Amino acid sequence: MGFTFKRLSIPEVILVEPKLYSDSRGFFYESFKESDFFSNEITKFVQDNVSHSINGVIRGLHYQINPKPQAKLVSVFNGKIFDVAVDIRKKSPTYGRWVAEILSDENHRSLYVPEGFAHGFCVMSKEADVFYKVSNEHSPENERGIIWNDPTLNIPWSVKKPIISDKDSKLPLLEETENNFIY
Ligand SMILES: Cc1cn([C@H]2C[C@H](O)[C@@H](COP(=O)(O)OP(=O)(O)O[C@H]3O[C@H](C)C(=O)[C@H](O)[C@H]3O)O2)c(=O)[nH]c1=O
Repeated sequence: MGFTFKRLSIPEVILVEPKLYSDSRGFFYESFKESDFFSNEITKFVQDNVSHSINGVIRGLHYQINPKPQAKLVSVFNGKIFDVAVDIRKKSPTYGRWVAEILSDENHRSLYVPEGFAHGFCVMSKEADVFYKVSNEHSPENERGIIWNDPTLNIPWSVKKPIISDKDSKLPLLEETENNFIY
């Protein structure tokens, strides 16, 4: 098996560690393999995304509601991010709780964020190139979000002056959002 999967304190969120092959040229690792990923729990990924961000950027907290929810497999190929997943499934015992991991081009880790979670990250390095697979295609009409600094979430972004999109600066609090994730 080329990967190790570590379930976090919200067990549906999984930290993925690849097997790295280093030699005098550099390194190689498999970043994804359907047959290895969570056996029957893998959601089929249908789209790949790339975003480039400078230091201090916060993107998120974003999600898509049913019928186009998105599970995400988030990886960083340049730089370092603080990557956050928030449980927004109404009847979940961990509703409103979040988990976070540092993903970087040094630790080569990926974070699996299931459907029913909001996702966001901040850039800790000079810049960051984030690559992520999603389990449903982009659906603007089903896009929703939560404001990055929601006091009930109290996420320690550790960014002094965050660089946020105009759209993200207007996102609602979790308590103001409506979503159709039950479990
Ligand atoms: C997400 C997406 C966006 N776009 C277009 C729409 C906008 O014209 C432009 C930038 O979109 P946005 O500002 O929503 O990009 P991010 O702020 O990086 O959004 C992402 O950031 C957080 C971290 C996420 O988890 C989501 O995957 C995603 O919402 O790309 C597309 O054409 N396809 C897409 O799948």
